[in-house]
Amino acid sequence: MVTNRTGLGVHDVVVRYRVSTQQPGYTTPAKRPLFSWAAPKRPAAEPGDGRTVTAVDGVSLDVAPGEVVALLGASGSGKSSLLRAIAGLEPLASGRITWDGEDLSGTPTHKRNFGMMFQDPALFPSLNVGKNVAYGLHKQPRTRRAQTVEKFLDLVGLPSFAGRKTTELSGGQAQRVALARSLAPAPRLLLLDEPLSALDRGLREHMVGVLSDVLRATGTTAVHVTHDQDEAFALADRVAILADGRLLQFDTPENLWSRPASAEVATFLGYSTFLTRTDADALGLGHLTADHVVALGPESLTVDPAGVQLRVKEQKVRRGYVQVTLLLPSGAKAGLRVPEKVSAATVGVRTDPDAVALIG
Ligand SMILES: Nc1ncnc2c1ncn2[C@@H]1O[C@H](COP(=O)(O)OP(=O)(O)OP(=O)(O)O)[C@@H](O)[C@H]1O
Repeated sequence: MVTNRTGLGVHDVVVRYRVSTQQPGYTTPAKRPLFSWAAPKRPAAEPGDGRTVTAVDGVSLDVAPGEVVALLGASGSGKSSLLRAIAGLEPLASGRITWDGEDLSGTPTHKRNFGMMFQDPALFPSLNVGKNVAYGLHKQPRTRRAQTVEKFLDLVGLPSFAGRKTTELSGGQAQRVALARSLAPAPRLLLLDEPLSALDRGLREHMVGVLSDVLRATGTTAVHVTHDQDEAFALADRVAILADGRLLQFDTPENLWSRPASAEVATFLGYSTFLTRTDADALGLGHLTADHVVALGPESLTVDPAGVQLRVKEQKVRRGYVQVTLLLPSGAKAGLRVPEKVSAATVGVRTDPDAVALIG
């Protein structure tokens, strides 16, 4: 049998909002501070006039069946707007959303068979844990429903919680119940909007593992919105990086890290030093600059007493390491991580060609 399962398609999607100049936060041109002179001029707007914000600007991507894709970007980059457009919660100014090639424009949100999970677990407080998980299973016969609830509570690591009140759960447990509830009806796509961002760091790292295991175990196709790079890289098969509504790059975590498509992507990922030819030559990377811009990341340099000697500019103690700032021959700064503060004025370093980014 020939199957035609292509999963989710996002084709040239544009999402625009009409915003009123009366909204808090909007500053009319006359009131803008002087230093904003370089910003593009907007036409003067009277209170009550409408203007539009383009939140998603011609984004195209695909999510294959069983694939987990992360939408990663800074606040305001358009991640949630794109997710809401996929869900059918935001109208498209242009473009198309498809599932297995079929246009979903005529399919309302509740008929798309997409599950959603948000930062707020939004459990029903009047229902116990089991009934929350059973919420989308009304079409299943009672005995099967109980088995499904048990199976998904098991999967999220809460096997004996069905009878518990939702008000007695910790934040992490509540998110696990929300995950079980959104997966139990077997949605063809799960949309996750920063579901872990309200949890503290330790719990968030743990929950990334839980989420990853559960999505893989159930073969769930998912789109996960986050502004946390570690979370995106740990969870996703491919990551879409957004800025100002535009898709900057859509690739595997490995490719994004080693071959960012632009300096903008490299900077976003934490590459801070873009080598001049002189600096690249000094570090033994000159041959790479013929075809690429070479960028150093946080771990591109390692200590090697026999390597090139660089002057120490400053040192800062971080969680579990010391961040040393070194000066390259051109005077540009480069970072080095060491376990303890260095006492000498210079450090010998070596560069691992596999640990630098090649741009372009
Ligand atoms: N309902 C709305 N009305 C007007 N403008 C909106 C609305 N929702 C979002 N925007 C604007 O659209 C742009 C993208 O917002 P969006 O919430 O999609 O970004 P985001 O990347 O999800 O941000 P965050 O990580 O802060 O949630 C922003 O400029 C935002 O101010």
